[in-house]
Amino acid sequence: MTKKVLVTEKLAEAGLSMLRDRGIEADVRLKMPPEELVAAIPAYDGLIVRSATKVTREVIEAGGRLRVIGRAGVGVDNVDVEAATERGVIVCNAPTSNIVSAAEHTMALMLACARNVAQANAVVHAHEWERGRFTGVELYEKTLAIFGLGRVGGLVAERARAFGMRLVGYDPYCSPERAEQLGVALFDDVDAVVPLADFITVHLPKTKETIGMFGPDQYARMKDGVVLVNTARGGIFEEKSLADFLAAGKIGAVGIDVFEAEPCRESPLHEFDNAVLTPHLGASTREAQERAGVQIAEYVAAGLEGSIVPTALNMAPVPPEVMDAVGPYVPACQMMGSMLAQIHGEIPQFLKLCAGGELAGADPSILVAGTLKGLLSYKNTATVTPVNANAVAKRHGIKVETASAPDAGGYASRVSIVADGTEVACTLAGESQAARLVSLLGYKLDIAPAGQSLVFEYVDAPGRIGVIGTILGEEGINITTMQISASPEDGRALAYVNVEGEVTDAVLAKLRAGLSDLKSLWHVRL
Ligand SMILES: NC(=O)C1=CN([C@@H]2O[C@H](COP(=O)(O)OP(=O)(O)OC[C@H]3O[C@@H](n4cnc5c(N)ncnc54)[C@H](O)[C@@H]3O)[C@@H](O)[C@H]2O)C=CC1
Ligand SMILES: O=C(O)C(=O)COP(=O)(O)O
Repeated sequence: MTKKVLVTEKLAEAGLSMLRDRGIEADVRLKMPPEELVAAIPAYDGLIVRSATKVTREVIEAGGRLRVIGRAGVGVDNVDVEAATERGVIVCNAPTSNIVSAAEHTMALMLACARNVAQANAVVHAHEWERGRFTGVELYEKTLAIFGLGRVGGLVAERARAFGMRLVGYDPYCSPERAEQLGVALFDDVDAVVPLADFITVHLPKTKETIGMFGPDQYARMKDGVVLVNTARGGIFEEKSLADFLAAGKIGAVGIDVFEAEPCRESPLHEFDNAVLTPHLGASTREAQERAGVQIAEYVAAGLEGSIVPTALNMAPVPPEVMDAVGPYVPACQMMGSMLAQIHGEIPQFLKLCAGGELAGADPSILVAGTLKGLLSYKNTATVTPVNANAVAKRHGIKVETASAPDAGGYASRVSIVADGTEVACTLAGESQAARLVSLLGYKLDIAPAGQSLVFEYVDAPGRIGVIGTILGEEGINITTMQISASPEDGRALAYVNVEGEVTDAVLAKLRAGLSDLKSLWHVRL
């Protein structure tokens, strides 16, 4: 089935073309009210947003087919990542796409505040000429405090250094080496940095810790006439008290790109000439949007195709060397999981996966996820992706154990899985790396399972296969390939029969009645 992606905000044409070139349908529906999004999402496998779309739990839970949410930019505070993780939905972003633009916009706001650009512009547009009122200050040799020394904060530091500013900063997760490289004197206390700065800029994510990080206490400690800039997220500077301190003249000017509530049509900041306000334009450049669109299209397509999503935020990306080693086995593990669900019949309490031969020692996490997906999806018990595999296993009470073995039973590599004592193993063969079943319930085999198979376990004796062939022939069911494996110790045999045609309950009953000493018969659909 063609995969479908819903795009709810303006995305670069190059990103949309990339999705379509990969056979993915991309529907652009802008400015959807929340209830329309909830109603539309069940038809989509992917969702691409920017900052204006609220991807709530309700949206995610309504998205039964949803596998990937792509954020064409950095901040994912508008996405309920926890709800997505619980549902096995990958959340990814384009974390480097717009950072230069955000840093440049920061500098633009800082300079606009320092030199009264916005106010002077308004006066000249009003056909007036005033100069004295607009005498500003230089950035040169002023102290800039940077809160958040990540990607954008780092780029701002580089640019501010070029203006000859002194840099101080606060970021408990920034190493002293990085701070030194950026030329930033690092402090471990917000309140220690605040009084030092002529300019303060924040480049923090919106989290419980950062919202309201600056309020009346911090404003009161600042230098008189300080300039504050926020291109990160609204609310990091508490807006109402910020207006009070602007009104009192304690704060000299503010450059604000992001607001507590967006779109922002009412803010206490509106009344101040020395508040330079832009409508969340930090990422709004042609270059950033081109990058964000192309990158997120690439990552969302990768997620829908089952490949690595390097910027996934709720699952560890699989390193290329691990993917090269174990990735080709993922479909085989999914197939074995499904087979186990059908043969074992119940959700197992204990699952053991052993990676053998060339796979020994490689991280088997994605193989476990593939197995659980096959196992649990067969009965529609759960949607499993690598994002939520562990959580789902836990929820179903499945204890998972993994092991490695240098021996792969004569094959270059092999994965064997045991679910509550029911065993299956596969290897991959040929250039196409197609799965071959090499062991089932302890019987040695070497067969490529087809879409539909019949698996017989019986007491070995002449004529059994003849009976199977006759009954299937009478019922118009074609045997495409088959293999028999005998177990000399207990005199039993297993026949794995790939078939074409309609295997009804009546056919199964006829086979059961016709085969004396039949132990088990399973109809496996993959
Ligand atoms: N206005 C706009 O259009 C744009 C806004 N942004 C926003 O800018 C912000 C920063 O983006 P990036 O630099 O790319 O993120 P980043 O993740 O590279 O950097 C964030 C930094 O904040 C630090 N941090 C996290 N919690 C902290 C805390 N409680 N106290 C102090 N430091 C803390 C982290 O250690 C990290 O170094 C984000 O909120 C992002 O959404 C980014 C791009 C465009
Ligand atoms: O990337 C970010 O974090 C931004 O804030 C940019 O937002 P936008 O994509 O312009 O809605």
